[in-house]
Amino acid sequence: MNPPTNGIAIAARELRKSYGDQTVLDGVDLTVPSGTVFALLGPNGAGKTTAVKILSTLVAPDPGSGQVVVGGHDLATDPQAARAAIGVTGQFSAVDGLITGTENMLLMADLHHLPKAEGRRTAARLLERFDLTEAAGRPASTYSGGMKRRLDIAMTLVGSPRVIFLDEPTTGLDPRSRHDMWQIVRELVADGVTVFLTTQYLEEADELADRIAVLNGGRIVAEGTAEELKRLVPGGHVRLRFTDPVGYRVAADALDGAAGDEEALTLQVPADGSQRRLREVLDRLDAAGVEAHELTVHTPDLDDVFFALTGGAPQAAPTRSNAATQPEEALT
Ligand SMILES: Nc1ncnc2c1ncn2[C@@H]1O[C@H](COP(=O)(O)OP(=O)(O)OP(=O)(O)O)[C@@H](O)[C@H]1O
Repeated sequence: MNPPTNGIAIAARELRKSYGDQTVLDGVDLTVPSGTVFALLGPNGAGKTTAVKILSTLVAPDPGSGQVVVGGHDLATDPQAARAAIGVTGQFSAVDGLITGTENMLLMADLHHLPKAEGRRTAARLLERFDLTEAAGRPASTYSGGMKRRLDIAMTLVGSPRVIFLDEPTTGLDPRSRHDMWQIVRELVADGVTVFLTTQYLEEADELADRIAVLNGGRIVAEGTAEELKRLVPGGHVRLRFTDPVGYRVAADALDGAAGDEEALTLQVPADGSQRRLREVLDRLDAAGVEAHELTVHTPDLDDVFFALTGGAPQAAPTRSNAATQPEEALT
């Protein structure tokens, strides 16, 4: 297995893919350094799975696309070698529910041409690692969603891939299983594996990813670390709640630029999270002789980024009327 060249595990230029009239990927550039976690974030239908399918050789890009190199191998000229370097799990699970966990693992070992004894050893080691030893003799159809995902990843690891694609690895999992999966990803990376994951969960990208790219309308609309992305949007504000309409109105007059919700008696004042800005807001309230019942400081999070860049909430319809301006260029 060739190591990725120049410390880059995945490099794709101008990825394009259309289905009929529908342009799914409209010139997407991706660069993922080896041994890092890269998260591709986007609303439903943004093209995340299509990108994974192309990068993992399951689907061919359109002829106008540029070069794609995965694990040091050009997909156009050496797809077999690329395939040997990668593992894919996710929405298209390889788990066969009719056979046991062990049998699924041994099938994988056969596919990778491991000698019988080595296959058995590898299967047992990975089942143990993913806490599946007890369930190993049961048909996989009896496993919980989290166990199936773990088995799927264990099966992928039989081939010792250096680059792993995880397509929405935690969709549908309960919080406990989601955290287990995050731990698995961290361990993979600690072993030097590169992880390319797609997700609709901003928290997941924030937790795991070294770099995040936001895919919307077939293009990468922003890319950077979670911190860099958060700096792109002015999501910070101070939220004030009042107990009576008079206090609410006095405060609304005193605080220019505050967005109000008269029914909830709340005001949202733009703020950058600094002490100075907070003092300014409080001074104005003092000067107006009004006191808020509750005050919370909100710093921008990836939700704000997502709203601003895609015009919709994660897991919501991709088109919403409150779309904000998109930045002209992605961070690099
Ligand atoms: N084989 C195909 N034939 C026709 N259209 C397709 C095909 N595969 C995907 N599409 C379309 O391409 C668009 C992007 O799909 P894709 O599955 O890549 O999105 P996604 O970002 O992974 O979405 P989700 O989060 O819902 O999985 C969708 O509108 C989908 O209907």
